[in-house]
Amino acid sequence: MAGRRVVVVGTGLIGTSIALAMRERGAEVLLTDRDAAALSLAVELGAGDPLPDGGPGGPADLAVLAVPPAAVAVTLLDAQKRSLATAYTDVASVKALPLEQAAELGCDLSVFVAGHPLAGSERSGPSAARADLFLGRPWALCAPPEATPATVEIVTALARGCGATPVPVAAADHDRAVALVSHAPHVVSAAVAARLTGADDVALGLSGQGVRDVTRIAASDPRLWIGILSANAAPVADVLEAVATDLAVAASLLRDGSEEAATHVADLLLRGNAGRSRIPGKHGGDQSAYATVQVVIPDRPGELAMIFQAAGIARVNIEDVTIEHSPGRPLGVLEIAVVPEEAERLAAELRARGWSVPG
Ligand SMILES: NC(=O)C1=CN([C@@H]2O[C@H](COP(=O)(O)OP(=O)(O)OC[C@H]3O[C@@H](n4cnc5c(N)ncnc54)[C@H](O)[C@@H]3O)[C@@H](O)[C@H]2O)C=CC1
Ligand SMILES: O=C(O)C(=O)Cc1ccc(O)cc1
Repeated sequence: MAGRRVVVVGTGLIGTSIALAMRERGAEVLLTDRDAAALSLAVELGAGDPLPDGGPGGPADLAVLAVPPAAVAVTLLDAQKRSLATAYTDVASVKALPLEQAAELGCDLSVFVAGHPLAGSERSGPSAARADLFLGRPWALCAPPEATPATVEIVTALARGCGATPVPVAAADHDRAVALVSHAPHVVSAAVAARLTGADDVALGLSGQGVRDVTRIAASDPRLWIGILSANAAPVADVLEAVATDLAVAASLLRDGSEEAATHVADLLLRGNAGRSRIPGKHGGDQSAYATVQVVIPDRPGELAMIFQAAGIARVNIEDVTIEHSPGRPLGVLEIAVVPEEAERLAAELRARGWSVPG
């Protein structure tokens, strides 16, 4: 995207992250947001310059509409009336309804390819933006039948320029897929977190990593999420009903208390293991294809850097890392995912340098 001019409408988390990534790739970026504070923070963060009131002074190469799903169609119509760009895309988490609304409003869909980067955060606004947010992540692209090849090309270049992998998909298929992997999990996370509103200090004090993992996305902006869920209501409801059935059966089996009932609960846990192992890891690969090397690490400055350096010396490529903290103790467990052939070499190198590598 070097040398291209890009307008970003909506300088929140996603718009500002895209703008930062485009700036790094040498694009000229013009920003606009109806919230003056969000716009000025994005400008201050180096995401681009404010779009002049009179427009970009000739259509830009691409306008990215990074606004909530319900605002996509009207924002597209307005942008096209102002001739902001020669091609347009959005980033909304739902695809079919905004496309339908844009067609009803009479938008020119030959220059629009709908998009959705599958990366984000529970935080909103430009302050949470990062240029590397989309690295290695999928970016769904839903081209309406009338979209021109040039429009598909520039929107694909945007996704690639942000370091993401473009995934062409039909809007309805996209919406069913994200109901399963994003939208329903969001509601389940909120339902678990909602139980904590009545929790006493003893329960809260015993919170571990599990409840933090399950409820992380429950910290998201409810205004954004009610818009996402309502725009994808039927597919999300289908998944939630299936989850609710599993939960109701598990509750009744636990009340039953018999050994046989416990084996049925175990079936759900095993299905959970099987489902979780199907989530692709880094670069879309099979997560279970990696071996994990566990290292006990003292909580002190420079420790991680030294471990990573030791892996480099052993010529081991780190595929992924997670850190489990021991609450109240100055220790943690670093889990390093590597290809299985390299696990023993890494473990030996770390042990030789004095780290505790169990197993
Ligand atoms: N939050 C996330 O993790 C992800 C969000 N998305 C999608 O990205 C879009 C933006 O979400 P975020 O950046 O998270 O939200 P955000 O709340 O951080 O930013 C949205 C921005 O759009 C502005 N805005 C709203 N209506 C506008 C309008 N009509 N004209 C100009 N600006 C307008 C708001 O003032 C705000 O600054 C949504 O469609 C969302 O579904 C996609 C992937 C991940
Ligand atoms: O925070 C996370 O892990 C997310 O999954 C963020 C997210 C939110 C909305 C999307 O449409 C896509 C990604």
